[in-house]
Amino acid sequence: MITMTNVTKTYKSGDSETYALKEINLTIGEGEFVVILGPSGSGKSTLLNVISGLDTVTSGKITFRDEELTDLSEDEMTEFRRRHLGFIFQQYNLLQNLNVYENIQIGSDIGTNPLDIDELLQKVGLENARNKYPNQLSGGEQQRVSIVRSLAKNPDIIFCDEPTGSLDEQNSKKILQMLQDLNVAYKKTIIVITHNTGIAEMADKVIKMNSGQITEVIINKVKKNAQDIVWG
Ligand SMILES: Nc1ncnc2c1ncn2[C@@H]1O[C@H](COP(=O)(O)OP(=O)(O)OP(=O)(O)O)[C@@H](O)[C@H]1O
Repeated sequence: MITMTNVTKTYKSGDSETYALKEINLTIGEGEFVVILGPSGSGKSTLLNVISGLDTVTSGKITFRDEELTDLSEDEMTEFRRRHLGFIFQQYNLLQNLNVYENIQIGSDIGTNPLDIDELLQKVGLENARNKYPNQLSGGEQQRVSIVRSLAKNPDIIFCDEPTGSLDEQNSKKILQMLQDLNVAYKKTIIVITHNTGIAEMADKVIKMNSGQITEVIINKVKKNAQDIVWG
């Protein structure tokens, strides 16, 4: 689904040059649950940013299905993001003056083939929160709403950058369970960036990064259920 070929991204400041990504070669398959692990500064966010076109590559090629993303103009890339990608961040970014349904509607409105919001709310056990405002919900519930918001427009890939970074173990596992269920039920490709090695046990594929390079790719023959992973 996504192929990266010799992708390098450098940042220049004065005379020095930082390699945020160095000669990355990677494939991500349709419907895969992928976890990207690595210490701070290893290039995880840069990887997400270049795949989603939020940042350009210095050299190399990225393709999505048969389309070469690194050839697209900025406008075409915005359209690509709108049609194909969903994002979930550590911060929930919900609009405080809109209720749960309305927040999710913002997500579904930008999709060309959106999913039914009430059906999604039911699926994730949030049907009773439909008319509540974000400040009436716990952090875990707000993150579940933000996941539904990103899913509602029916993207092919959901990028999650430290989705459980603000939550305790119990709530984190609920969020991860939800991502795992969506991966199975809707066959969405899910890419999770994290520092948490436990989350890697849930993945089909684990990509370890260090200093802008992929140091190891692990294919899990057996995946753990979110509730059973070792936290930490
Ligand atoms: N806009 C930028 N300008 C200059 N250097 C940058 C920029 N963005 C990232 N870098 C550098 O590129 C390298 C990779 O950064 P990146 O943010 O991708 O790491 P990360 O693994 O996501 O880290 P974290 O887990 O802390 O978010 C780092 O050395 C960082 O300082």
